[in-house]
Amino acid sequence: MSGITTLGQFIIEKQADFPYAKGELSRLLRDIGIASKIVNREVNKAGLVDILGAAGTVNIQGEGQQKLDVFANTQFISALTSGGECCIVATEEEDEFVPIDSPVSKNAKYIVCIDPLDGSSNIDCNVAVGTIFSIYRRKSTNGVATLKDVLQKGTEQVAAGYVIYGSSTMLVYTTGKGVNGFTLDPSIGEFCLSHPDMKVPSTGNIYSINEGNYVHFPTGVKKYIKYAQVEDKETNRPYTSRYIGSMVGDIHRNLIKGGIYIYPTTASSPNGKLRLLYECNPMAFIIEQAGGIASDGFNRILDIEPSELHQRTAIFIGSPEMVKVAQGLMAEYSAEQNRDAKLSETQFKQLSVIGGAD
Ligand SMILES: O=P(O)(O)OC[C@H]1O[C@](O)(COP(=O)(O)O)[C@@H](O)[C@@H]1O
Ligand SMILES: [Mg+2]
Ligand SMILES: [Mg+2]
Repeated sequence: MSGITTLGQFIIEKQADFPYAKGELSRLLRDIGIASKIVNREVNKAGLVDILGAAGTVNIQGEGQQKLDVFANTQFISALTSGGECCIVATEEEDEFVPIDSPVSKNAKYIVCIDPLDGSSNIDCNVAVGTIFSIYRRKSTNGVATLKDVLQKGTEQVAAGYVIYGSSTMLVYTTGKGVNGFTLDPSIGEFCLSHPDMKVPSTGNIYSINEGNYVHFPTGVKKYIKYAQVEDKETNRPYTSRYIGSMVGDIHRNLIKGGIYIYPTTASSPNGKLRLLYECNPMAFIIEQAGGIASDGFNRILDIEPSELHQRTAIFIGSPEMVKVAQGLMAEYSAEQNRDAKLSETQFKQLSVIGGAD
């Protein structure tokens, strides 16, 4: 087979990098690859089968589940169950973590955190959607794995990746030794190495943020948007705005072209919208491995200590030079913003004393 390297071949090849490896992680990545091909098949013919629209159910995030959210969730859980290398699945679409109860999985050492279908708001209008996954080794050594095994910092990830179901379908992943991208060749049903050793450009001219929430953004983010829109040839500004509304799609584009994706805290999402365990940690691991930066505006995403399964965080991720500028503005204006918040609080209290608060 001249010239092509399939995902399966590549994984086995790279297994040599881990002298103690027995193939469990390779098989787990294989299982994720299989489930994503099944999801890809449904995404590709979405308009022809009963997979578009709402499922009529609501997940713990209070979001209406799309039929494809539920379908993808079922496919990944069943592939991970029959594969036998995973003892717990933590997924956006289940309130609690899912213990994988198959005879082989009980002693499995891996935990999978997954966003089965990312970009749900784009499913019905044929815009790129994705799957995001993160893999940890369980901490507890015997007995049934617990929530403690799931709530690990992003620095503990042994692998992370995403699948983008776009004009072509790609799987991009890292095991901490660089980032590689594979394109699905439907004619042979195999993911084939198409983007070896991916590196995010140190800077770029794309910024991705939902400006519709502008009024609710922290001052530092408002200042960054203004910074991006200023005319300055030397720094390649004004930048161009690109926002797909699928985290996988926006970050994949910026990984290839250079750029920054920001989903900050807003009035309606004071802790941010995106989930730490199965959206931000895996994307942060990939982007850092590709030479980029990922923070919550102040701290490294991978250093955040998780305390809840569906915990949210703000995220600033992408080309290092662009994220550094955004972080600088967040630091500069957060003090001012806190002072203003305090001030209006004091004023409010004073007003309520003299009866003028309403
Ligand atoms: O519509 P908004 O508020 O801009 O949010 C879009 C963001 O929400 C998400 O759709 C959340 O992910 P899910 O679709 O998996 O819930 C991201 O993919 C996307 O970047
Ligand atoms: Mg998502
Ligand atoms: Mg999702």
